[in-house]
Amino acid sequence: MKVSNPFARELRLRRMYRGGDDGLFIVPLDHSVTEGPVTGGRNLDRLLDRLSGNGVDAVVLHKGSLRYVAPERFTRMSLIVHLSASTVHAPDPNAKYLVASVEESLRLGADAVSVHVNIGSDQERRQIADMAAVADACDRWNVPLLAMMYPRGPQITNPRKADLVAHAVSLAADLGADIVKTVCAEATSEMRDITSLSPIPVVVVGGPRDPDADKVLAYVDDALRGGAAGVAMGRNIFLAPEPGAMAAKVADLIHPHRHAGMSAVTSPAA
Ligand SMILES: O=C(CO)COP(=O)(O)O
Ligand SMILES: N[C@@H](CC=O)C(=O)O
Repeated sequence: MKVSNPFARELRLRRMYRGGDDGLFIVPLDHSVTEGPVTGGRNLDRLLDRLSGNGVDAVVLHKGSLRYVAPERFTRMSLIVHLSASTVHAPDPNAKYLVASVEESLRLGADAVSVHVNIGSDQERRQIADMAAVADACDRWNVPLLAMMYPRGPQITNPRKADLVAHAVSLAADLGADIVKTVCAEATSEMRDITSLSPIPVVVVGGPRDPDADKVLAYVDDALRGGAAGVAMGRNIFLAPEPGAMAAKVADLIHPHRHAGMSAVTSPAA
């Protein structure tokens, strides 16, 4: 059942679905806080320019990155400001904490915000409480919330177990997220069960870089067959030799009719 959002929240959500369908292609670039510089030495603004012209619906950035990119990159893409952080050098890298607020993100031009929760981590309690507080602020300011939910922690041996993925999805919905991003369950049939029960769209992560583009595309196709609304794919896009070309291939899977309108407009017979 679709919730009835206030006008402003619905407007921001609908702007994100730029493909004219229910698909969502997000390229997260928040890795630079977690792991350090990750765009392979490429200029961030130039990378965004390539992404926006190749079917990407939204990108995830940290607040400071916005000082180094041109506003025109977001005339064809939505901006999701990421509120959570930790680094791989921390005693507990799974201990995410907030480094930005909803109000701050709105002031910076955000169309939506995202929060990261590691379910099963030692600091799970704080992360879930932080997400609940952000969800409250999103309600007050009519800002869509993307929940990044990862089963990660000392007891988590297989994060792709269906029950863990299902729990990550239901937790995000229960706390008021509009969209949830999580790992893909091991079996397509399991993923289909999870997505069919979810009241909110589920997008899946891209995961570690795979140099075999065909395998990446097969993963996306499998996730879509499992009912995922799309992907939030970072490393397999921005570390590709040609990020724009790779984005276009993924966008063609998520938005299979994305060229239809263009041919209708551009073909001389039209
Ligand atoms: O959403 C994500 C990072 O925030 C997923 O990134 P990857 O596709 O690199 O796993
Ligand atoms: N947000 C995720 C992936 C990007 O870095 C994390 O922090 O693990």
